[in-house]
Amino acid sequence: MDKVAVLGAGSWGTALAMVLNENGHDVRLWTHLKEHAEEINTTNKNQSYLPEVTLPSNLVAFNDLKEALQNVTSVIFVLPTSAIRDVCRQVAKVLDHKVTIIHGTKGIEPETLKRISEMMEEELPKHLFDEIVVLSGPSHAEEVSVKHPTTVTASSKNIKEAEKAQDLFINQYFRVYTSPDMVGVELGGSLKNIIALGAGISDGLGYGDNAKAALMTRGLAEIARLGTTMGADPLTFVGLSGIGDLIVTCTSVHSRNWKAGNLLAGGKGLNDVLEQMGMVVEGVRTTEAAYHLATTQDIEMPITKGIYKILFEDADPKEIVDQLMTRMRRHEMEDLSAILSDRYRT
Ligand SMILES: NC(=O)C1=CN([C@@H]2O[C@H](COP(=O)(O)OP(=O)(O)OC[C@H]3O[C@@H](n4cnc5c(N)ncnc54)[C@H](O)[C@@H]3O)[C@@H](O)[C@H]2O)C=CC1
Ligand SMILES: O=C(CO)COP(=O)(O)O
Repeated sequence: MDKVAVLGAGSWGTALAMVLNENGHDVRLWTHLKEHAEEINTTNKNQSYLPEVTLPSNLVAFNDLKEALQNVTSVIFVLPTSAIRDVCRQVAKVLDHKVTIIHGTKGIEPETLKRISEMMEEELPKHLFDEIVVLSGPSHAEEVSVKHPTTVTASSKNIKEAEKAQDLFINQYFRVYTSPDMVGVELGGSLKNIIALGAGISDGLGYGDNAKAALMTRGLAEIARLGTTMGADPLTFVGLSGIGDLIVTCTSVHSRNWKAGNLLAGGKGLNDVLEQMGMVVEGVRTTEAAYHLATTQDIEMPITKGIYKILFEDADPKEIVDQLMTRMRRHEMEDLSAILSDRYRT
């Protein structure tokens, strides 16, 4: 049995804490809000983020970070991208021993265009960890928390660290694979959120399954083009953290990104949509980051650029779809095989 801290008591942090609790670990679920910790400890409920679920009574929430981190062997960061740097700085001040560091966050920082593990490496002193692990894959919190079969991938520059994460989390309903392709696993999980916003928009416009399949397939080609340019193995994008997560996020009723896209297509403004959601919609900031990466690195990403225009330039979603459909004619195989060639490799 390990002593483990989960930082972030939103829907995903809570669901992962439940998996660890099920596996017999001593889990400390940290939230930056005092009243949130009190709610969890007194009611065994996380009403704002996972209202349907009753939490195990031995799953304890903490508001004091130093206390939560005392004697833990692993720390799992499950926060919005926008909170990662701040919480890493707080951890750096109070953590006094080496641990396994794992994160479950899916995003790219728009200001720096960095992945989550790169941000964490900048903020956490090197003596506190070996190599960071990312846990990513098709895994909605609402389903994991009721023990529906789920598969994810753990990846790290040091495969031994990824295997430690696999050992911590794996059980009969939560199957964990490992991969050495940290760049691909982080990017697949982040970039699929852009396409899920698009899927929500497409469904909101009343388009059908053909349109959504097209978005997902051509979206995956964009993800693989950008990912390969950034150093990922193109094969990762046909794995769990690539196409697996793309499928679940574009088609599930649980997806926050799909829901946000759907509301946007209904004519709501971005700020109103985000306020109504009440949970993080990572695809919005990731679209900003991917748009800048595609522009500066001259990578063809027409769907991402279209979604950027809808989100930030008030473009009419239907006009964007018309533009995508009337682009220059292409040879599909030529386009796809370019991803596997040297063209996009750095
Ligand atoms: N919800 C899901 O099913 C899944 C989510 N993820 C990823 O996990 C990450 C977290 O997502 P969710 O749990 O869904 O988010 P959420 O919106 O449900 O919860 C976010 C949590 O972070 C806390 N928080 C926000 N700002 C903070 C700050 N500055 N300092 C400390 N805590 C702060 C909030 O109070 C809340 O407890 C995201 O990157 C998301 O893409 C990944 C897989 C599944
Ligand atoms: O990453 C997820 C599922 O794997 C969660 O996606 P949403 O943030 O769109 O709900």
